Amino acid sequence: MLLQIQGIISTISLLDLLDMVIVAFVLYKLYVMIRDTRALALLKGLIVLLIATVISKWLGLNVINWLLNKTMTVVLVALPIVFQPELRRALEQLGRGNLFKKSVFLDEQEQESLLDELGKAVAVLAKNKIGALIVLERETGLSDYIETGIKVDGLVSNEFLINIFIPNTPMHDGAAILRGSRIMAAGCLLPLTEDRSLNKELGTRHRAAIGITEQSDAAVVIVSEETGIISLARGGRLVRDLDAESLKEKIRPLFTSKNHTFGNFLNWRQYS
Ligand SMILES: Nc1ncnc2c1ncn2[C@@H]1O[C@H](COP(=O)(O)OP(=O)(O)OP(=O)(O)O)[C@@H](O)[C@H]1O
Repeated sequence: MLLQIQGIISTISLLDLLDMVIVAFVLYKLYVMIRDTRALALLKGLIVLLIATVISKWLGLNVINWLLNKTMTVVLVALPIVFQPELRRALEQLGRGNLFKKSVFLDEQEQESLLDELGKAVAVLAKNKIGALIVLERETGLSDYIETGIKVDGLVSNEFLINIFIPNTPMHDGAAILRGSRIMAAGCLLPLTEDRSLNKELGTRHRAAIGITEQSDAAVVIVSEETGIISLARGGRLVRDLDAESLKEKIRPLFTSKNHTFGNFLNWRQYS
């Protein structure tokens, strides 16, 4: 056995190693891209189906195996349709060369300061029932959405954020998009979710927040103008009735370098 392993190792050339590193890198990038999206749940389902197919063949359960094989074929054909947003995003990133861009990430102090400013702003906005939609960009680039708004590119502060959403000011309508500790743009237009199962009380502000999190790994903070309720959208889901502190607790893990050291190192968006 040991000799066999030694034999295999001795046949591995430098080129094979390079080959394996590239494949591992691409697979890792794919995982990062679909992590925290609904695509990951679909992928897990697919793996379960694959394992069931192998086991049924191994046990000689012919009818089940035939059914699973047919299901696999249908699923494989449906896959590009279901994964269409993720595939589009991957190809876009590849086209823009973002896949290999040098990156920077926020250190812990910058993260805490960002959370503090965000928390303070949201508390004031909620208390005064000022509607707000704040998108926190993560690894998926949101440049297309930034372009729909008014470019700002300023350091985040609670005063700045509050000012953006003061009613009847030019930028209050739409979403503010944050990249790292900078506000990139305000008044941005986001895609609305088509989820019909959502609470009918939720209007377009909340639907836009959920919509962008279905198409990216962004986290979105919403303050309701009607009720002052603070919510957080992520991965197509909405968590409601938060306060500034619980909001910060929910957001912190999404941005800590401990949680995403490798991902951040490779992916965190460049300030541009
Ligand atoms: N596609 C969109 N992209 C960005 N912002 C949007 C979008 N659609 C609506 N909004 C914002 O939401 C506001 C309208 O919110 P609406 O009252 O319909 O939603 P809501 O979810 O009920 O929110 P609220 O609880 O604050 O009333 C708009 O004035 C605009 O600022």
